[in-house]
Amino acid sequence: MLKLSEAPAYFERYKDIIPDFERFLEHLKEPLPLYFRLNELKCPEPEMALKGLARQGVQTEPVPGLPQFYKVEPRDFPLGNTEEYYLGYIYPMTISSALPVIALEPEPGEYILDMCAAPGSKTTQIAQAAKDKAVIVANDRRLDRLTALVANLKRLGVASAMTTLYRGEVFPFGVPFDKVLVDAPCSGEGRYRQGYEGELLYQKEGHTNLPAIQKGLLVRAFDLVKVGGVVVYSTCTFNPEENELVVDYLLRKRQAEILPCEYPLPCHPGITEWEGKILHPGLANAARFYPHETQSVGFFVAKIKRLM
Ligand SMILES: C[S@@+](CC[C@H](N)C(=O)[O-])C[C@H]1O[C@@H](n2cnc3c(N)ncnc32)[C@H](O)[C@@H]1O
Repeated sequence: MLKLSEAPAYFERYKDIIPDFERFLEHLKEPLPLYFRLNELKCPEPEMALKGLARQGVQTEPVPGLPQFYKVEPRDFPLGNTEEYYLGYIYPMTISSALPVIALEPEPGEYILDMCAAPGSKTTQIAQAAKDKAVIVANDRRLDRLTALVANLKRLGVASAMTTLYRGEVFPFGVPFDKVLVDAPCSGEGRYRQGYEGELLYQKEGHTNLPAIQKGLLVRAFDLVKVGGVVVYSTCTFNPEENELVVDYLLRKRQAEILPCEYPLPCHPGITEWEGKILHPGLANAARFYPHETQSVGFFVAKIKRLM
């Protein structure tokens, strides 16, 4: 567990890659703003939900560049207790969490695998983007989390998703998917900030080999997507060993390229060198997002095209 006072020492190894490092450290002391995504599958008229929330004293402000997202004041308002939440009109989620699905660009009619899907913020965002007309397989290895995912699909009125319970590394389907999202289990460093102490899952002593798990998931995802299809790999950590080095591993094993992508939040290119190791130059097309620049959680996103 990391105390706030230990953060400067913990994040020191990133001081050359995190821009404006001192401001980053200061920003960790600020609590995370509260946002929600408006779910058009259940709530065709945004005004209906926004007026309902306003009656309960909630101020909402649209997020520029992210059409269905709203910032909420006060930031500690219990959105989960509202009728709007219960009816599936809103899904509380942070704005950087929207980025992997923006990279995925889901379309109606596509076969899409969400390999690490629970509790479903991105599955439900995929369904919404594809107007509930894609075929979505939402997978997770944990039954308790899959239960929450099923409840969220029901609450948000998603009819286009089925759920499966597999370790992603051995996901069995023989049908090639058009797109696969790997929102990988990770050390969660990007979520660290005041009020979230203890949320760092990263085991400095190396009890859990997250990069090994992440490499297994990404390679399997790549083999499940059709030639010309797309895999989006994302994490909420700054750690290059869980980000660029995982994608670098894939690029050396398979015929793939990283596609450039436009995002509505400020970002930086993926790194192409880490601790003396030269990485694939295409990693510059991946994107790094930092909390002090996005007012959100730190994220890494790579959009990968299968070439052969
Ligand atoms: C970052 S969370 C996913 C969040 C989810 N995509 C969302 O937007 O709500 C990572 C998920 O990966 C699942 N997971 C961990 N190891 C896995 C594995 N080997 N195969 C499939 N899922 C796994 C965890 O249970 C967890 O739900």
